[in-house]
Amino acid sequence: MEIVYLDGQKVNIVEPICSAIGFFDGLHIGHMALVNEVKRVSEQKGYKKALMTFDHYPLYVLGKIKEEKYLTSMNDRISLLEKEGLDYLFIVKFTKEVAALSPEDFINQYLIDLHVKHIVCGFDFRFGKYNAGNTMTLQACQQFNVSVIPEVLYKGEKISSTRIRHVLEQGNIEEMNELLGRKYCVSGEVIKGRRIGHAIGFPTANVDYQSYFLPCHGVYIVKVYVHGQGYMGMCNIGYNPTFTALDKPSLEVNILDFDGDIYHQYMIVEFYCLIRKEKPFASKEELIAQLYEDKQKVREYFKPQDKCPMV
Ligand SMILES: Cc1cc2nc3c(=O)[nH]c(=O)nc-3n(C[C@H](O)[C@H](O)[C@H](O)COP(=O)(O)O)c2cc1C
Ligand SMILES: Nc1ncnc2c1ncn2[C@@H]1O[C@H](COP(=O)(O)OP(=O)(O)O)[C@@H](O)[C@H]1O
Repeated sequence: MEIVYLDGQKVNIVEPICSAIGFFDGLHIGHMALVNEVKRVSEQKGYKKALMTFDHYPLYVLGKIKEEKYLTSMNDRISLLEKEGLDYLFIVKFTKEVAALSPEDFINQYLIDLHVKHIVCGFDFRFGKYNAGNTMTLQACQQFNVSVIPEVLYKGEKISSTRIRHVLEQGNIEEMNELLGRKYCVSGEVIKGRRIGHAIGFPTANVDYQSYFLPCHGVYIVKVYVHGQGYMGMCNIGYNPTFTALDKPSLEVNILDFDGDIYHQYMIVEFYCLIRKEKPFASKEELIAQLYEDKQKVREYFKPQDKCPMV
């Protein structure tokens, strides 16, 4: 998959393209319906398969929200889309100038100039200054065809990034994983902490989670991947209130059956289930006793189940 940053410069692509367009934070099963339509149309018409996304939230660029928090980092989006076999990922450098483009100017500069012959978008897609462009604006263009994907439902309700954030705030990882159609992950570099982990016999790899929107504070059963090797782990997200509380929550994993130095390595944390809330313990001995119990839960979770006898 070729990654093409669109920053207003001319791009020299001459092949006809079918592209999905949207922000695609989370790449949930609703988003995947758009990706599947891109594949279907491209195979039928012989177009190149593409997806167009943006490097920043429009509301952040316009100063209407102070912090950027994403369900998926750009790296996550790139690697997930790579697996889908797309030919191009267009990343629009979203600036105040791009936000100020009229829907017609956006179409001319970003779609027609790229030889997009078919656009795939969600039923509620809006774009251009004042969000004035919608699916009908796209459908009115002669230069390309448009597939509008209806809302994808889960348990009778529309799947959206907002709903997914709410599910994460509840720590409902099982539902999160169903909405994503894959395991929910956070990844980043392993950074230094306060070295308390080693001192209490439970070293923890602290992840630099940057702009991720995190699940609620608590203890989770996870798997981690370092250099492609997977391990069971227990993850804590929170302020470590048993000690002097941190001023920013940490995301840290005690990796089972592992002993090695992984500072500055890239680690993927794959979430399975919340086991309890983080809490202050009266002593470090009480915390340690709880950590042994948490570890046991992780082992039980991943223990191969006895096969059910055939009935
Ligand atoms: C599975 C797990 C559960 C944890 N639960 C709690 C908790 O309930 N309360 C708490 O104060 N700290 C909890 N911690 C955090 C420890 O206090 C923390 O790992 C320790 O301070 C090490 O931090 P360091 O990486 O900065 O050395 C937990 C850590 C792990 C790995
Ligand atoms: N089983 C393990 N789980 C997590 N990290 C481990 C483990 N064994 C060794 N380490 C290493 O130890 C570091 C964590 O030790 P810790 O004392 O908690 O230090 P810090 O406070 O800097 O995170 C990790 O970043 C990793 O490099």
